[in-house]
Amino acid sequence: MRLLLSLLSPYKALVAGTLLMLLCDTAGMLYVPTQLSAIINVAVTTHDVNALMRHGVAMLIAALVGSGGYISSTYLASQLCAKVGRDLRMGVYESSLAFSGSDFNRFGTGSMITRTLSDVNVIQQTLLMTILMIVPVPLMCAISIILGFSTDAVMGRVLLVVTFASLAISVAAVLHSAPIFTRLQGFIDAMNVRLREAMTGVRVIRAFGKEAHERGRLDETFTDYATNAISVNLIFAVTDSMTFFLMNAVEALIMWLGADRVGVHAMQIGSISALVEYAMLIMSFMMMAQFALLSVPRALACLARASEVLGLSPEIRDLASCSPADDPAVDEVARFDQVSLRFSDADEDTLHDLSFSLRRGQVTAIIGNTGSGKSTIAKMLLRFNDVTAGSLRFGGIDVRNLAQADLRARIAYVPQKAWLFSGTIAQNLRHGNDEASDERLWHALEVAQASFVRELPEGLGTRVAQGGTNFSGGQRQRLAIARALVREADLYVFDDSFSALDYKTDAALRHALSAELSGAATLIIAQRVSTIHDANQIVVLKDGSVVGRGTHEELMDGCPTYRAIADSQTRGEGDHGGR
Ligand SMILES: Nc1ncnc2c1ncn2[C@@H]1O[C@H](COP(=O)(O)OP(=O)(O)OP(=O)(O)O)[C@@H](O)[C@H]1O
Repeated sequence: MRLLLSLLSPYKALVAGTLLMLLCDTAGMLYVPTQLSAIINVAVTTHDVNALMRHGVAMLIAALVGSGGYISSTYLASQLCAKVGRDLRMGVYESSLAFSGSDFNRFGTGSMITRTLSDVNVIQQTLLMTILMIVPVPLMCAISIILGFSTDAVMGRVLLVVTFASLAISVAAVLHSAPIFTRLQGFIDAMNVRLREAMTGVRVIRAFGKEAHERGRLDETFTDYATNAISVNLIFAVTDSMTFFLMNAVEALIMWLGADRVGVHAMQIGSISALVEYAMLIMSFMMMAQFALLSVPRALACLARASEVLGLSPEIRDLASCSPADDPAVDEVARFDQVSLRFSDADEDTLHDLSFSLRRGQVTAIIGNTGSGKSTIAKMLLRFNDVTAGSLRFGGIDVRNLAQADLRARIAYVPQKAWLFSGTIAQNLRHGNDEASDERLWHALEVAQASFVRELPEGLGTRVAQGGTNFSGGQRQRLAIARALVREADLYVFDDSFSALDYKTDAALRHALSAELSGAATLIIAQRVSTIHDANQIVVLKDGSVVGRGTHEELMDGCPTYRAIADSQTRGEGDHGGR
């Protein structure tokens, strides 16, 4: 509720306007039957045309005020809820941007999508229904009962009983269906996860002939959702029938009792129509409120889920806002000093006691067995994960004292999985630098050996599908490299970025890079010895520890792990006919 109040607080004027219009709507709606009963009473008793006209005009004004109030309150409430929904959606999305990998894993991608889209929609819709269907109910019931008592005490008591009976039906329905609604939101999460998995892994599913198995898994999830949704609908159907039965029974009761009360001159005949109308309004409003109330527990569950995301303190935070030293004369761009790292969800360290520097004008390479922690080193440089022990300095300052945005602005990163965004090639390349001219983009493409773009009919304007799936693995890698080169950085990190390239392109690319990046530090993470052969410094990792450091020749002499990797690759190439 605190979250909801904080979301509403910027829109106090809109809230006040909506409530005022709701008041006009309710007052207008109740004044119409009051005037109608007066018209009938006047017509039956006095035939006073002036009085009839007066009541007719009053009825018209009440109808106009009520309709105006209804239209305005609906419009203002829709605006209010759309704004609250937008703010919440942005809040959840922006919080997720600050998450580390482990933070994100806590919720999972499927759940994060549900929380950002479906959950917020449920909150937005329920807020709208609450304002329009629940807020006016107490006022509507109170005024109807007062009007009932002012007409006749017996009829006033009838309206009181009608109110409590409708309330009892609503409370019973809400209590029965609320837990099911909360469960339904969890099922949406599960459907989202399974569907995403099935769609992204569709080729694997087909290749292994697992369509039936996958269909079975999806069917199970959909059936769970459907079974629960049917239970809720059953409760709705029963409550609706009970309320409709009550409406008809109450109408008959008021007619019957009313005739009696008119007979004993306790009230006038026209008042019967007003009382029937009050009772119908009470019950139809209760029915609408009950419909809206059913969504409240689900919306509260969604609010709690949004609060979890908003309230999570990210593992990686900006504690201080020093800027990295901006001195190109300083040789050492980054320095690992006895660095160890343990992921928050792991039982032991992934990296142990690493010490080495990345220097301007030098190429440092990291090689090692799979899972040895090579990519984790790159992620630490970008502060996707922070050190657990030791220190990692960038521009002479511990990265934990640097603002993440400042640090990342100084690094150009090519991730292991060359992810491209939907849009055009130019838009993708400008992720590296918004201001880059077309000449700079072409130059970066040339260095990245991505001259195939020149042969595309639309050149830089060529469309890129989501994830870059309309390009081959090697083309994607070269576009991702060009994107990094568009940025002017102190450190260029290539995480296994040459693996999809043939040996000739790999060699040409490294040659072009050495001229292009001579003023910056370069870190190349690779599996192939041929890719890092010429590096100024090669760091050999084994199970998270540095087991060798030096040039290719030095390591071939003094590092058995490196020699074993090199030998296995030379043998492998020999077996396959050499390079
Ligand atoms: N978020 C995480 N939580 C827990 N463990 C993780 C996480 N990310 C990576 N790891 C583990 O850390 C280890 C090192 O992973 P990393 O991706 O750095 O290896 P790598 O040397 O780059 O491997 P590859 O050559 O296969 O890409 C692996 O055992 C991996 O399972």
